[in-house]
Amino acid sequence: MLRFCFTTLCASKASPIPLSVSVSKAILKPTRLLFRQLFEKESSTYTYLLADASHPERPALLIDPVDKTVDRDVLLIEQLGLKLVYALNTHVHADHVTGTGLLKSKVPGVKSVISKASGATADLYLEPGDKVHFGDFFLEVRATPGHTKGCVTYVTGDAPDQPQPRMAFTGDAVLIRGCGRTDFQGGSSEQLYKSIHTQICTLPKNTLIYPAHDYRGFTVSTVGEEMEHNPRLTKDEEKFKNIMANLNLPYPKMIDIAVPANMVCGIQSNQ
Ligand SMILES: N[C@@H](CCC(=O)N[C@@H](CSS)C(=O)NCC(=O)O)C(=O)O
Ligand SMILES: [Fe+2]
Repeated sequence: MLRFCFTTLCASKASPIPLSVSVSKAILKPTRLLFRQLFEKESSTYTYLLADASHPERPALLIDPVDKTVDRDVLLIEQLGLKLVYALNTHVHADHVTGTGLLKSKVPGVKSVISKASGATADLYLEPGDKVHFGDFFLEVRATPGHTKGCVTYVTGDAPDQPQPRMAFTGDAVLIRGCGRTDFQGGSSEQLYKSIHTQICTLPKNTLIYPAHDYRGFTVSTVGEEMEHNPRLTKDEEKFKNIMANLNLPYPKMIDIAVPANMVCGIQSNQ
């Protein structure tokens, strides 16, 4: 299992912290997760900013930045006095160009990050079980293929000094009261059903769900709420596959531009 540290990338196993140390650390040093949910209206995409605001270097990461809103995000990061370390994608998006390449050109030292299974080019490649550290916090990587073959969900750490409730950044695997389509980019309704039920529904019910898109004005849900009210998650596998086979959605307008660009994290070549 790889452990990604915010200053250096160390490919070592995370050493287990004795419970007593973790607990006393949590009591003595209240770590502060800075969190912002940002929106890009043309593609209805959410970008998430997370940072350890208690750490002297205030390390930060962005999940699913969009090229069109990179300047807004960079300004916000500057205003909040944060040091952007990672620009992560949940998957190779089909409806907008990722901002990770532009961020690399505008903010020195930023590393682009995507799953190895995506097949895309980036600075760092993630595999299931990897941890992305920023200050005292970390995100765990869960493989949630089905919308695309390389989709991952990033979940805040499962440890006493990590934020509670946990937060799951589900990309397009689970949307609020919906889920990602499965009709292109190596999509598979069978795989998505399995991903959702084994990797997301097994999280604590109070885990907050933050998707990559919303088309109806929702901002956040929970695992428990989606298991009860999401019309696709409440169905058995056969019914789910039938729903997904009959969505009849038009292809995203930008698919022919976005997918090739996102396979190289936006504009990767000269950075
Ligand atoms: N209208 C948008 C594209 C809408 C779309 O297809 N959304 C995707 C996620 S972006 S790959 C999806 O999975 N939707 C599922 C659903 O049930 O709506 C555009 O043309 O950009
Ligand atoms: Fe997508």
